[in-house]
Amino acid sequence: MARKFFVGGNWKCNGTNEEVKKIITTLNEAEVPSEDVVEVVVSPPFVFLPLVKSLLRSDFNVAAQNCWVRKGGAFTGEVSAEMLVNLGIPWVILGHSERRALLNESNEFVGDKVAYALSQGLKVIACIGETLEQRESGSTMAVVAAQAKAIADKITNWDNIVLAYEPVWAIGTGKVATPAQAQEVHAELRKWLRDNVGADVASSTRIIYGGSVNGANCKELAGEADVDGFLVGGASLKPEFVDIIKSATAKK
Ligand SMILES: O=C(CO)COP(=O)(O)O
Repeated sequence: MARKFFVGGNWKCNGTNEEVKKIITTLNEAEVPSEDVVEVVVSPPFVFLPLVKSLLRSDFNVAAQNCWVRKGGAFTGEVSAEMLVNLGIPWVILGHSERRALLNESNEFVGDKVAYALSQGLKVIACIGETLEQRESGSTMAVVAAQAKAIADKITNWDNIVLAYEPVWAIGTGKVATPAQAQEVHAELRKWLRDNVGADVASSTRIIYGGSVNGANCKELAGEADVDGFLVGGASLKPEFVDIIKSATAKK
């Protein structure tokens, strides 16, 4: 089954009203491959979601960067999946390594979040990835498999999931994984899905790469068989995000 190329822009905790409008203008004016070729999702901080949704071209979508693990209520400072649905926000990023590391989100907690968000009708970009220490000790696959398993244990339907492989050592460091490094883990993850979830899910689930992707390195990465797109941080705030979207056509 053909997997449509997916490019996500994770703006993280960045942006002012003015900057957001500027980025949207750049995106709206860009000539990019059609929706049949590439799915584009931008993820501003919560407070800018309604503004971005209202201004953004209709062939691109928006994602939140997080949501609460269960139904909303007395959880000060949180934003619930129901609220995102109510605002017409179709996607949410969950399990980003910054939240895992800085806010102590465990594999199980991320699995619960993914399951709840899906149950409410959201589509999920679920992030996994190893630290440098884990890579150097040879445990990359064990780490990402455990992260994937914590999600797989809680869900039955993978239709609305995009798996983002984001090695922590490549995030915000300028040290991008080589195409071979990315392909190796993506292929292993697809095999893990085949062995532990099912052949159909393995062949249809998009596995995207994140970590220092930019306008210069995206094409080569996109050429790898199991790299189905990108989750872009820093470069998603810049005009080169358009070049990254265009790398969809570099797919073999
Ligand atoms: O964390 C990332 C996307 O979610 C990647 O960030 P950078 O592209 O800034 O390395």
